[in-house]
Amino acid sequence: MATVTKIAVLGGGSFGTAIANMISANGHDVTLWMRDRDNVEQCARLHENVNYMPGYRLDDNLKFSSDLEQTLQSCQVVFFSVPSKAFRDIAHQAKPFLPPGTIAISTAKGIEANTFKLMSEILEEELPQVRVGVISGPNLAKEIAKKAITATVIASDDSELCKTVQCLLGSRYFRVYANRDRFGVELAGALKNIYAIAAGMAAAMHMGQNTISVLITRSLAEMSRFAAKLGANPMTFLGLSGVGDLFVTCTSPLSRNFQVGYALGEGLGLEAAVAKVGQVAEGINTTRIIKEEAEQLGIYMPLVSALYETMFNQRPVSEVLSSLMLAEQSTDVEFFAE
Ligand SMILES: NC(=O)C1=CN([C@@H]2O[C@H](COP(=O)(O)OP(=O)(O)OC[C@H]3O[C@@H](n4cnc5c(N)ncnc54)[C@H](O)[C@@H]3O)[C@@H](O)[C@H]2O)C=CC1
Ligand SMILES: O=C(CO)COP(=O)(O)O
Repeated sequence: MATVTKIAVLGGGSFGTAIANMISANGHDVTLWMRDRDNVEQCARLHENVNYMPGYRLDDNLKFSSDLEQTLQSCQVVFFSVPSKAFRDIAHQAKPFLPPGTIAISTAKGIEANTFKLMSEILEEELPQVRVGVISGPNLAKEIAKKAITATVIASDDSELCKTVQCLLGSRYFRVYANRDRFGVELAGALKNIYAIAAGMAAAMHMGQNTISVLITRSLAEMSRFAAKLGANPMTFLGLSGVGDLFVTCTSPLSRNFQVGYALGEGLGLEAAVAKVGQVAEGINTTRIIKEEAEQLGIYMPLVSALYETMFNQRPVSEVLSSLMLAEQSTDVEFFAE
């Protein structure tokens, strides 16, 4: 394992706070960087991130900063925990301060609009000097804060990087599995957010467990089909970062994507639903991006199309559901093809 004496976590939202705190509690020197100076001052004074993780007592040794250069100075490992919209900009800003060989890990579950790049691909483009990995899995930040037994996946073909991240994050309640299918792990993390919005809508409309079950199962088939066509290992989708994360995000009211879907299901418009949740819900943009990509590539994604119609074209849910249920069915039994 690489010798690690200093770590940075960029992004002071729910997940960045949880990651930084776990690493600090494991005895490492960690700085949590956030852009807002007032937040830094408040976190340092209260040892609590009141805006994103109220009630979560942060480790006494965790440091906070809004100075990117100072935060990154002499760091061997950097976690990028900002939403996908801000990701390239932050990676670009970090570039001058990261020497060759620095380990850079993305925790963001989104896709860049217009380029269809995953966050690790953005890291490779913006920071060609670093070693890249991705963390993804069923990791609700608020449950991590409660020390609920949790597992995640570190995805990279760099075994030493995986070992380093396992050592930094692993604990009695947090286990880190390694996977070489970085593309599949990362794509799964972005895709499942789409279906969590649909699951939130179904929950708000009291649709019952048969419906939730069919939604989760067909979502898994749809996302695996899409990812396999793009080169991911379909087996990845049977693991923590696939069905594991899909399940948690489609069933937990703690998920912000689920919450946006729930608000939509209660009858709010998209803008009002997003405002009500007040934190990032990556699935909204991802729905738009995947719909476009699937159409270009000719990949059958009926659930994505249905959600797109209700979210962006205000098509009534009842109409969309009828078209889904009454669509012509194939009698061929093919992998992922039902
Ligand atoms: N919260 C969770 O349970 C998990 C979230 N994730 C992923 O981690 C990423 C971050 O999510 P959260 O921390 O939950 O989001 P959040 O909404 O809780 O916080 C986002 C943070 O990013 C900061 N930010 C936004 N734009 C910025 C910019 N331009 N420059 C600097 N900082 C900026 C915000 O100020 C805020 O501190 C997302 O892609 C999400 O999908 C992954 C696993 C679990
Ligand atoms: O990715 C997550 C859990 O693994 C968090 O989901 P949300 O972004 O929907 O809150």
